[in-house]
Amino acid sequence: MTLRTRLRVRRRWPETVRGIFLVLSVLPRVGRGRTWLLGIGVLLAAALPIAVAVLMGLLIGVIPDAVRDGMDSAAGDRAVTLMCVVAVLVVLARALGPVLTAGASTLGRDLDRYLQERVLAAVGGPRGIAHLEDAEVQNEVRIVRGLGMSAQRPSETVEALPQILTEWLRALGAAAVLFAFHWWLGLLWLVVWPAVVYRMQRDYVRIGEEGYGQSTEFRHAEYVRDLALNPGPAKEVRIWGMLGWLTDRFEDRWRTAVTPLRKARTPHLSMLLPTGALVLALNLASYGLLAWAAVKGHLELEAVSVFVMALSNANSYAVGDEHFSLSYAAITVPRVLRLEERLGEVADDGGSLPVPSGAPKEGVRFEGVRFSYPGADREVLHGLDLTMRAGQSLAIVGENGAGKTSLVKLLCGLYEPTGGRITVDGTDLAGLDPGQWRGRVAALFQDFGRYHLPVRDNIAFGAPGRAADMDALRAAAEKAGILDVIEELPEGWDTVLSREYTGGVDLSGGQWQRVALARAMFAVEAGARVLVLDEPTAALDIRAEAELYDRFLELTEGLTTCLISHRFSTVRRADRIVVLDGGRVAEDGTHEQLIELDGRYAHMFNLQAERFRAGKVPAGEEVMDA
Ligand SMILES: Nc1ncnc2c1ncn2[C@@H]1O[C@H](COP(=O)(O)OP(=O)(O)OP(=O)(O)O)[C@@H](O)[C@H]1O
Repeated sequence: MTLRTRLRVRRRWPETVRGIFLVLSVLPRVGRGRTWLLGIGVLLAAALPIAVAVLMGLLIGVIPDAVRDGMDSAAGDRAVTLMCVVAVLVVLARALGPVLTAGASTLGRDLDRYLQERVLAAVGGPRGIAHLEDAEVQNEVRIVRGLGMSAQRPSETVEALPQILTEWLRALGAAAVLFAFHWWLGLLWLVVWPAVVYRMQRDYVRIGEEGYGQSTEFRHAEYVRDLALNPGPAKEVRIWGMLGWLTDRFEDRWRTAVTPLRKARTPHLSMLLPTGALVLALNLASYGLLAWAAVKGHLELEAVSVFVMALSNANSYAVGDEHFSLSYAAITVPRVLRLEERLGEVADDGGSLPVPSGAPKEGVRFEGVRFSYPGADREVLHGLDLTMRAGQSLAIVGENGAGKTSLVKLLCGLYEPTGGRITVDGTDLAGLDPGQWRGRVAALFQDFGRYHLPVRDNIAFGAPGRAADMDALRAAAEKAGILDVIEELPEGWDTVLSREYTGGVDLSGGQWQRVALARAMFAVEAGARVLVLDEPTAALDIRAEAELYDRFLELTEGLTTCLISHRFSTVRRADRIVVLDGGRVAEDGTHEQLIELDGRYAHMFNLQAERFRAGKVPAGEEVMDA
């Protein structure tokens, strides 16, 4: 039975029990041998004090005979043996404590890591990125993002487990010993304390759930706080004097989030008082009965001693922080697995057909494609028909918000059409293996990633499997016009692209864009056949843009290229141009054909050309455009 199935099977179980059960199910995957050792250690730690109690009783019973007959007698021998065994067991019990704590602590840390890896795998599972824009998934992701942090550590569950289990087993064992005194008293001890502890545990879980219920508020608070903390938005935060506003907003959101938590944490006197009274009454009755039996001579001295120790052990349930730690198991672990299950269902939707080598050989077709973003009412594409011929470059133009970037996101498989289909050489893209298709597409998006990692990694991410291929990395950097800059960096290819790290450097906006282009070019070196360039020159200076477009044909040679740009000097170099309007293709043709058509494209082109002629743009662009 898989863990997921077990999760479903146990769904009807109380939250606390289910959480602990799940932690115990997961632990062997983290470290089978260590889990077994921990289990044996817990059993030993529970059994040793009970054994000591019984042996002490026997010792007390034998001492009068030993005193009377002398230490050389059989009774004397027995007393010495018992004393030695008790001494060894006491030392063992003391030594076992720190060993268990250390073992549980390392196993717990490994559990934190293991769960985080499962979350990473789950979030990376679905073929697209729609799930990452789902507010509910983000709420869950925020919770699991805290895994391993000081505030949220399932490892604390594992650290607490040996102590709690030991205490439980010891208390249950002691209650079993009390059966020998009065069976009904033993039964009462077996039932009352566990019921009390379980009730407390339910409260802890309720408080934890209340906290996680505030995920959206906490996310807002953290977002606003990070705006003030991160260097990215720091410029605008200073220039607009936003700090006061951010602090006020952070405080407001934080208060909104924690107020219900504070209320939930207030102990319920209605629960505490009867619980305390019940435990007190049980203790008074038990000790009273024992004293009565001893005074009346119904029990031998050794039996009284054993029962007194048993009563003391039967009270040994921890009611401190360890039990609060258990709620981490009850709350976080099921959430991780639920997130995994939820995203696993999305991930299962992907196709499995291999992408033929060299594809696309004929082209990629959008056939009546409709698309709206998850949760959005408005449709971005309304039955779009478009053919991208293999080996050709296609430029897409249109007004802001026309749907150009959305179209290429569909092409990259980051979202799925809500209607119609996209085919690659006639095969539905939805049926193709998503991993293989991604390997066939290289993309430079407007909002490309700026990774605070060595420049080598920043480029190698285009094809991580070929990260060691230095020749291909250099060739990609050369094509993107960034090789000289990289070779002059203080640590060369190993220079971290962030001043937040010692020895790191930051690049200019245009240099960053070239690094991102190099990443796409590296993917091409590794076998990508479709190249998406979404505003690839937005951050480049005039000379750099001119250089890049002089090499456009060389860069895109043999590739199926999709270029989005608002710069018509750039667009006109494409083999074909389409104008997107109202979620459909409004015009389609070469630059010359569209100028002749005298439609939208011609209008937009002439508008920009007039601005050049009127000198409303820097002189260099005019030169470039000529
Ligand atoms: N992740 C998203 N979730 C919901 N709506 C989105 C998302 N991304 C874009 N949109 C919406 O989809 C529409 C088309 O956006 P898109 O980015 O495709 O336009 P575009 O033609 O590339 O615009 P621009 O020229 O400004 O880059 C816009 O109305 C935008 O608000």
